[in-house]
Amino acid sequence: MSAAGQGRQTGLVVRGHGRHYLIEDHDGQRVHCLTRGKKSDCVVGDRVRWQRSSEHEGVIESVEPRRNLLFRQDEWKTKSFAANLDRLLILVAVEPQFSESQLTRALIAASSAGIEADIVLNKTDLPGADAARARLAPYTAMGQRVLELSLKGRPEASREVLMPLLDGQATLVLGPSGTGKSTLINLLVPDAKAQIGEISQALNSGRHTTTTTQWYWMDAARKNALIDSPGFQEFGLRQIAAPDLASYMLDFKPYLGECRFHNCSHRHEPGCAVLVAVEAGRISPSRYRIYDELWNELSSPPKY
Ligand SMILES: Nc1nc2c(ncn2[C@@H]2O[C@H](COP(=O)(O)OP(=O)(O)OP(=O)(O)O)[C@@H](O)[C@H]2O)c(=O)[nH]1
Ligand SMILES: [Zn+2]
Repeated sequence: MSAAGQGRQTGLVVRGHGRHYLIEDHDGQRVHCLTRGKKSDCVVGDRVRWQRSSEHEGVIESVEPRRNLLFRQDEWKTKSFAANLDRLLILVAVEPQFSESQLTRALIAASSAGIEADIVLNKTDLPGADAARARLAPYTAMGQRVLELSLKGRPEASREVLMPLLDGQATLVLGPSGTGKSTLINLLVPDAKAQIGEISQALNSGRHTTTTTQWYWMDAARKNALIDSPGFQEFGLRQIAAPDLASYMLDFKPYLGECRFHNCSHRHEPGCAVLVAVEAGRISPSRYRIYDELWNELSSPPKY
């Protein structure tokens, strides 16, 4: 090892808080690290090179190249969820009623980042389950996997549905407030509270769990990970150019390349195969409306 590389090791970012990060080394030891300089440009899931600066602290020297990065981008800022993910679980519930626009945005962000995503419908024990299923029917029809759970009503059955998907993976769980994210984490990560406690203490960040992204190991062997991310209001997709949108939508994909114009926006052009599919009911009206809204949003200049 060169002199400059001495003492440098790789680690996994398991939590971030401003410029403060908690890094886990190969043995599972966790060390509080700062980034060099003012910029805090690493995110949970990053592999980093770091160096010990004192017994309990270290400095992050560099971030290893990422396999992927899931993020959202509004007019002003980019918000990263996590890096190097194997899977995204989008948790929705029978109640509170989910926003189809937010669901579609999450799916598009995952697709554009090259991350496999599954929809999970929770609280199927509630009377509105059939209505929720009906709202998700276009997703199932387009080949999107939709898992059904009752995390509270049937925890063991829910665990059996989830475990085969999560094995050996780093899975980010996204979902609006009240859908059962904490219930899911607590079911699959029996010592979740202890992991949060240990981390909060190390970062001296208090007991809050909802304001930062958190990496949990589901097993002692540290093979399966769940990543919990704080809730959000807006899911901006400014990272995507409007003409690319359709290529990230499973139900639009079969028709791409079939339109009369190669640069068809699928909004008003004659000979548009997407519009024909909408007319024929092969693309659902709600999905098409969301596409149209997103197109307008992504092609308008930022508001000042
Ligand atoms: N009926 C029913 N209720 C459930 C189920 N799973 C969770 N809940 C309830 O839904 C409520 C919200 O669950 P949480 O796990 O706290 O949801 P969360 O997504 O973590 O919500 P925030 O903490 O607000 O982000 C709680 O009262 C749970 O007991 C389920 O399968 N069926
Ligand atoms: Zn078209």
